[in-house]
Amino acid sequence: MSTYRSWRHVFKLDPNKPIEDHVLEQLCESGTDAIIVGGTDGVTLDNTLYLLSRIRQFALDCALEVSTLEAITPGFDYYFIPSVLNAQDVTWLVGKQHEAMKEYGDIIDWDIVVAEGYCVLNSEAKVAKLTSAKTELTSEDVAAYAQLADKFLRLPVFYVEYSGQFGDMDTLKQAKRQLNHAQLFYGGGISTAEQATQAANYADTIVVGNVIYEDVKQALETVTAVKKNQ
Ligand SMILES: CC(C)=CCC/C(C)=C/CC/C(C)=C/CC/C(C)=C/CC/C(C)=C/CC/C(C)=C/CC/C(C)=C/COP(=O)(O)OP(=O)(O)O
Ligand SMILES: O=P(O)(O)OC[C@@H](O)CO
Ligand SMILES: [Mg+2]
Repeated sequence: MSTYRSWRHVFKLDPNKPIEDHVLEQLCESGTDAIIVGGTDGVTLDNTLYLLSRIRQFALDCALEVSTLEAITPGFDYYFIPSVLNAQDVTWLVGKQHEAMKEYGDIIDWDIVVAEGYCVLNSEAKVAKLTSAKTELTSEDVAAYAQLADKFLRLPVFYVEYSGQFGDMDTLKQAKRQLNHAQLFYGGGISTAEQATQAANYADTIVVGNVIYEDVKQALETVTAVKKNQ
């Protein structure tokens, strides 16, 4: 297992979406650093276990990004726990996490749990609607969330999330400037090599999701784009 801190490119696979064996093989053998398993809705223990068992045929890191308590299962290298910093519904800031502490607090292996401070910026994304995220933010607002995550909360990961839409690269750049310790994840609408290169210019780790299900060839090109500059 490599440390997640070295990841430059990851694919995010949604347990709620079917994926053919040959596509999964191409993704896992593409040279990407890891697979994150996660989605906003329709994630169950069954579809999570099914996807995990298929990914485990390949030798790469695999993390579960927890969006529901029912889908937590042993067997992942890491457990990423989102907290939506700009959620207006506190359930998604600390509510679910508090519930989880009551259930799992005493048995958690903290070495493989990674807290992510999300800043959700596409108002049309499912995650924005679910969490009632305040998405009308300036780049200064986002930079302040980055500072909050890095300096005040000391979170290991700050995640600029534009799920479904390619975001504003200047906003990403401003966020990066505030981070001394936190790893900057960027995800949202990366569907070309050029977009992958742009986002990887500022983000430590880029996350490629939906394009996998729309055009796998383009998804694979995002790996080459990031890896060729390493
Ligand atoms: C037994 C064992 C192995 C124990 C391990 C211990 C462990 C890991 C315990 C859990 C600890 C803990 C604190 C858990 C928290 C649980 C929880 C439910 C937290 C809430 C997380 C949260 C804020 C979810 C909101 C949604 C969200 C941010 C999801 C992230 C993924 C995301 C944005 C995906 C993109 O969405 P997608 O579905 O792809 O959207 P589209 O379809 O529109 O593309
Ligand atoms: O699905 P896309 O838009 O690529 O976004 C990736 C990821 O940030 C979603 O949580
Ligand atoms: Mg998605």
